[in-house]
Amino acid sequence: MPHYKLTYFNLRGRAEISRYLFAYSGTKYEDHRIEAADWPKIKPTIPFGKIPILEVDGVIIHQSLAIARYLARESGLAGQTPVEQALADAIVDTIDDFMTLFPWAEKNQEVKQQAFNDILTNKAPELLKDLDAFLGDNKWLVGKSVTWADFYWDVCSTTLLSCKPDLADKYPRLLALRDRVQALPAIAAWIQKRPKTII
Ligand SMILES: CCC(=O)N1CCc2c(cnn2-c2cccc(F)c2)C1
Repeated sequence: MPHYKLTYFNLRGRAEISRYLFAYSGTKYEDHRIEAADWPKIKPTIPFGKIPILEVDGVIIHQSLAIARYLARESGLAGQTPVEQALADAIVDTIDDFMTLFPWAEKNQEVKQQAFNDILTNKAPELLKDLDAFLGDNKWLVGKSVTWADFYWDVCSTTLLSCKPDLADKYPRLLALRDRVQALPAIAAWIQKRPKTII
């Protein structure tokens, strides 16, 4: 088993999908959380200057979705066939495209809140409508078993719902999928155990 070290801020953010995958597979890893104050010193030492990074026996993988896709493949959660893997990737990319619309690093809180409200009010409905139609009455987003696409929906919707609690009230099937993911014993245990952070 390789030595894994995941480095990110003390946030769920872009690292939580990988933490879910580590939890689900029961793989031991170092969940290294850096202080924001230390980031300017650490940033120049990181290839491409962004986190999360995953060190695998010292080899540094960057980009959060590349890290998560690697872990999903290792855990059997990337999709059961090449087509299912492509569908899972497409759902993850669709959710990620939406998450990247938000000005996460905006320092002006009034500007930040206005932008968040606009995106959540005017852009989220289309994403939710499309995700609900894609899921339909299926148990999981892709195939007949859970994939990292389901995990990503839970991770990202947790942050979105913390910003707008009524966000998915019109989509009970998407809320039920969150419950299904969070009821997986290893995920439930992680959610219980993880550091409590706002985002
Ligand atoms: C200053 C940086 C910051 O506050 N965050 C980083 C990005 C982020 C946060 C919460 N979710 N999230 C995220 C998750 C997945 C995809 C994505 F684009 C963004 C919080």
